[in-house]
Amino acid sequence: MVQTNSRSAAPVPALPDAALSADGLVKVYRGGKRALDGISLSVPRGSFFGLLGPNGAGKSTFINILAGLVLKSSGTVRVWDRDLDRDPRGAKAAIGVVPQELNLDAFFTPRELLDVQAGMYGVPKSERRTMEILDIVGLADKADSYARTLSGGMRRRLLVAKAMVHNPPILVLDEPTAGVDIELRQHLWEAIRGMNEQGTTILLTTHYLEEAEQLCDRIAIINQGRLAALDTTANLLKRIDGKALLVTLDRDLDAVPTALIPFAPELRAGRKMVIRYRPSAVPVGRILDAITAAGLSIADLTTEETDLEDIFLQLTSSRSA
Ligand SMILES: Nc1ncnc2c1ncn2[C@@H]1O[C@H](COP(=O)(O)OP(=O)(O)OP(=O)(O)O)[C@@H](O)[C@H]1O
Repeated sequence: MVQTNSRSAAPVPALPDAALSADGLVKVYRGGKRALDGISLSVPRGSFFGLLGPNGAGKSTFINILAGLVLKSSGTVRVWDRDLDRDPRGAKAAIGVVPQELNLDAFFTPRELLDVQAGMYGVPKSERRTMEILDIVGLADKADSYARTLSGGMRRRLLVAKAMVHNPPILVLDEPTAGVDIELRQHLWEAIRGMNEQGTTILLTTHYLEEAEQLCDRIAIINQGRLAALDTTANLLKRIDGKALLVTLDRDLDAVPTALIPFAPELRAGRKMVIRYRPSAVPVGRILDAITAAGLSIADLTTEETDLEDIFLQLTSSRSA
């Protein structure tokens, strides 16, 4: 699709609505492992998109196909509106991939590494933004230190910088914070959030569900090579109609009182009882009345909302697989 710029009348390519899209994507590895079993999804331009799933779900396979590191078996992939089969170079130019492993040449400095990478992507010297990029990831003061002297978190940020040298509109991060301590994780996220605010589409896989819940505006959950859920983070969190009521009682219980059996409470040490319920079906007042009817007094009471972890477990447990 081409729009016309009214002032210069030069054609300006319209920005795609979807930064990335996959349709019926299948990957069968040699030996027969079906790592992706027909994934169709679309990552809106400008989004902060989380790709979640248990170990072996197919996340890295998906990302590596996008990055041109693994060949798909069938299906189509479009990166920034470029078909991966018809225009692999165009697709590659639109994407920056931060790999899982810290594969940096220890005897280069960050400045040298970015220059080499820019050369590989054919970025002319006049258009290189080496120092600007190092500044974005908070490594400007380390521009001339050898990579081997950098901490794990700094190396991770250097990999992000490396993925940005050709100024791709899409940044893909595979488990970027694995093994990075909390403070450095915060630094990394600040840098990536900043890039997203400037318009870069972010696709990330992470094992930290809390991190995904805080950062991502959309989430896809894959399980055994199939899409188990795809929605905005807010909708996903709304999806499970479930709460837990944590009650501390005034005395110990050996058995669940008859009046409470319909609510299937779980008795815990310390006079605690947990009742899981669906707010749309069971008003909390009915549970409290039943507790009183059982002759019990409540010493303390809290409720817990569902979080992404509950949803993830429900969608990826062996029962639903
Ligand atoms: N090169 C390969 N040859 C054969 N099987 C493979 C290969 N790479 C991955 N697999 C298998 O494909 C499945 C998906 O693996 P993949 O690495 O994509 O999952 P993942 O979701 O990224 O898992 P993790 O979180 O553990 O990295 C797994 O069963 C894995 O063992």
